[in-house]
Amino acid sequence: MPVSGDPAGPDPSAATRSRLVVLAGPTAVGKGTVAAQVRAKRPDIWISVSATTRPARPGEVDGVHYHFVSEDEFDRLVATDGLLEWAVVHGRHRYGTPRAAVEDRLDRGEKALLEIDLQGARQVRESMPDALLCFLAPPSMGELERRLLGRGTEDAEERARRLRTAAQEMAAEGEFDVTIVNTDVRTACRELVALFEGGSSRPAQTSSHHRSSEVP
Ligand SMILES: Nc1ncnc2c1ncn2[C@@H]1O[C@H](COP(=O)(O)OP(=O)(O)OP(=O)(O)O)[C@@H](O)[C@H]1O
Ligand SMILES: Nc1nc2c(ncn2[C@@H]2O[C@H](COP(=O)(O)O)[C@@H](O)[C@H]2O)c(=O)[nH]1
Repeated sequence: MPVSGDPAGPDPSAATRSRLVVLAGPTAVGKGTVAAQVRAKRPDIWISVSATTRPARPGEVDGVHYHFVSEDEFDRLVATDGLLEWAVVHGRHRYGTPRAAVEDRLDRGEKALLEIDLQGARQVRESMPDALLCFLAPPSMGELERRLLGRGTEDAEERARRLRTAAQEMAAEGEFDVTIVNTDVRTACRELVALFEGGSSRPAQTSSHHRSSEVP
């Protein structure tokens, strides 16, 4: 499974390492939908492909949506420090961000986005304190439940499990630098893209906490 960085090496013309943007938020808030919109609208923004031990859903393509790996392969990635962060999500499967690909993109000064869970975002905060953490929030908990049900990819037991995790995740919003409320996908996408426009050098600090209407 090719989860390493680009063998071409860093682009010497890229003067500064860029700042990683991390998108996290509760289940079914629309992280994947917003990330897909970013992918469609802004091919210059690279989105990490995670490794996971979860089986592929119908329509998911290995290497595109995820690197679908065995438990042994995931163990190997962890043991070789090949993951920037990883977590057991919703108490079931393991998910992690291949480290080398992210480091390559940042070294080249490229725009790089991770779409991960809260545990992973906290690990990135520890290992890359200058990363910009963005919390994607639902307009309401009722709407979150409707989206989870409407997606139709989880059975009742799994939906209940995910909603329990979601309640904990919602309580962590204050740990993030920025909140974007995903009422409308196009608006959320625009607000997320705007986070990359603040320059590519390492900022001194971003600790302010915005709701979506205040996002720069
Ligand atoms: N702004 C929106 N308005 C209405 N529906 C939305 C919006 N954003 C996403 N959705 C819908 O909500 C459902 C969940 O979205 P999505 O799968 O992108 O969530 P997610 O945060 O990636 O979930 P998970 O963390 O469980 O993988 C999908 O059916 C999607 O079409
Ligand atoms: N900590 C990480 N979390 C990740 C990563 N890739 C995805 N995720 C999160 O997992 C859940 C469930 O995803 P699903 O595809 O099974 O619905 C979701 O919240 C993702 O954000 C990762 O590399 N690290």
